[in-house]
Amino acid sequence: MTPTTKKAAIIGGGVIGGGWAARFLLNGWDVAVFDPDPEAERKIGAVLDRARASLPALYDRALPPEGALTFCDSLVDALQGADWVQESVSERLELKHKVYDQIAAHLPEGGFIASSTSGFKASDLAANGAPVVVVHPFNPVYLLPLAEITGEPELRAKALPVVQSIGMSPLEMHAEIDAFIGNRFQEAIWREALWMIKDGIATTAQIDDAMRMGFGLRLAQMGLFETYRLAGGEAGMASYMEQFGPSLHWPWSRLTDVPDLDAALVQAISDQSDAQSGHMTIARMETLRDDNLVAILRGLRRTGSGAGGVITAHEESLDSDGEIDGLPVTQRRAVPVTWTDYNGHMNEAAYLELGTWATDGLMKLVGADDAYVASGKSFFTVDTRIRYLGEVHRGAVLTVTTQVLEGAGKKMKLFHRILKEDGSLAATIETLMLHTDLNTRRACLPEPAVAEALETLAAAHAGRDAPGAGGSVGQRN
Ligand SMILES: CC(=O)CC(=O)SCCNC(=O)CCNC(=O)[C@H](O)C(C)(C)COP(=O)(O)OP(=O)(O)OC[C@H]1O[C@@H](n2cnc3c(N)ncnc32)[C@H](O)[C@@H]1OP(=O)(O)O
Ligand SMILES: NC(=O)C1=CN([C@@H]2O[C@H](COP(=O)(O)OP(=O)(O)OC[C@H]3O[C@@H](n4cnc5c(N)ncnc54)[C@H](OP(=O)(O)O)[C@@H]3O)[C@@H](O)[C@H]2O)C=CC1
Repeated sequence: MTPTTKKAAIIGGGVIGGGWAARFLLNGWDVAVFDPDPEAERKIGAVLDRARASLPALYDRALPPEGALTFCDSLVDALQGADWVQESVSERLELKHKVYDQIAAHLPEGGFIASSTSGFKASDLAANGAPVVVVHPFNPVYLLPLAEITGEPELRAKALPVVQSIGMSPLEMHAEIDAFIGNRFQEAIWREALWMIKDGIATTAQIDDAMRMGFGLRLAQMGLFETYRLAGGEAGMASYMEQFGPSLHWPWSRLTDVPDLDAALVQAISDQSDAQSGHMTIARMETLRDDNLVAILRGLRRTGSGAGGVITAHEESLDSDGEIDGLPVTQRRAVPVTWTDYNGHMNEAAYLELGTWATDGLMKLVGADDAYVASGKSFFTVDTRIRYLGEVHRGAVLTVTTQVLEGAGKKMKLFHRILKEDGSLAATIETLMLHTDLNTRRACLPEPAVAEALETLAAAHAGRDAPGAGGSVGQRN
């Protein structure tokens, strides 16, 4: 463990504790787990595999090197040297109190416990005097950024930056309510769904379709109020409320009523659920869920909407990339499943995409950054040759170094080397760019600062070997 590596103690390693463990580990923290369940190690291993296959794929930059995972035989061992304690034991108040009593005796000065509880108030959790703050995540913890934080203000203030540093979006709540905000909504929806089945109105499959084919797609990007604002048209929110306000008094929903979960209702729901999804294993559904979440979240990244903005902000906080063999590292990232194809490896188009990100990295390095582009100057690609040298598979971390072969006048010729984790070459990309005026759309000279930075790099890289550069298609070396 390096001196700067932080350590999280995960107390309770089930669905949620496993998700926390994965999120901390993949963000470079060491993690110690305590869970008396003899199956905990196997279960967390499965969660971690899923997290490794999905979380890095959200980012266009590699996450920090994974931390070390240990399983402890005692709670005290797990707490040793911990900078963060996340309690995720089963949702029983007396169990949580018992666990807090044990933890509190071993907390350092100023230390506290973060609880994953789905519904208990922080003040109820802290009733015996242990310093507890609610940090309520959503499953899968390693992909969904929301963490609802409630409790004493000074504990909330301590928890917030840590949660943010592992790529989550803390939602600080000042009011104390059971089940916080997210679960209050989920329960409202759940009640309506139960009534619709009990009343024979809809099946489990119809209810799921009503969400995923319709309003569910809107909620992930704009939430409720922005969505309704648009529903009001140009007249906006007030108009929406005027138009749909009266329906609140019509019997559209049965929200105040709770159906009795008698044996017949439970049987009807589980039969329908089996008919709907019984052909898939839980593990298969979890993989599907994660792949879909990655695709949706990556879509949201493009506009910065909803959870997409959290990912870009976290990515910007990750370490810059440094140098390899005297060449700047212009990209380092994991290969997402969407980059692979029917041959089971990274598709040719993805190499070009990686190359364009590396070119962007080089442009930033010489000062041709977002502000420069906004000022009306940029580089356009006019020619590219890619040599595919070694197969790459999902999850591999690729590093791109960039050599400036030419950097004078309007022209910038780059040679990207795409390296695998063992240092071998996966591909090279040689690309010619012309500096362009974005108003006239014609080639022109760069601004002096950019020209100078480019010439300096070109001079520093001059005389180095660049195997395969300058060749034609089909020429091996
Ligand atoms: C970072 C990114 O933005 C990456 C991208 O995705 S870019 C998108 C894909 N690329 C494009 O759309 C570019 C399409 N091309 C163009 O728009 C135009 O070629 C351009 C605006 C870049 C330049 O047009 P122009 O102003 O008429 O330049 P032009 O006078 O023809 O050429 C300037 C110089 O480059 C050279 N050049 C132009 N195209 C070239 C090519 N394909 N190969 C080699 N040299 C070339 C010319 O010979 C000329 O050289 P000299 O100054 O030594 O005589
Ligand atoms: N599931 C979900 O979607 C969400 C759950 N939560 C909350 O997270 C918490 C955990 O839930 P979840 O992960 O689903 O539950 P799980 O049942 O999957 O995991 C709880 C784990 O805690 C273990 N455990 C029990 N007693 C102790 C103890 N004294 N010390 C250490 N570990 C212990 C259990 O072991 P054993 O099985 O042997 O008893 C089990 O492995 C709950 O508070 C829940 O409300 C929050 C957000 C979402």
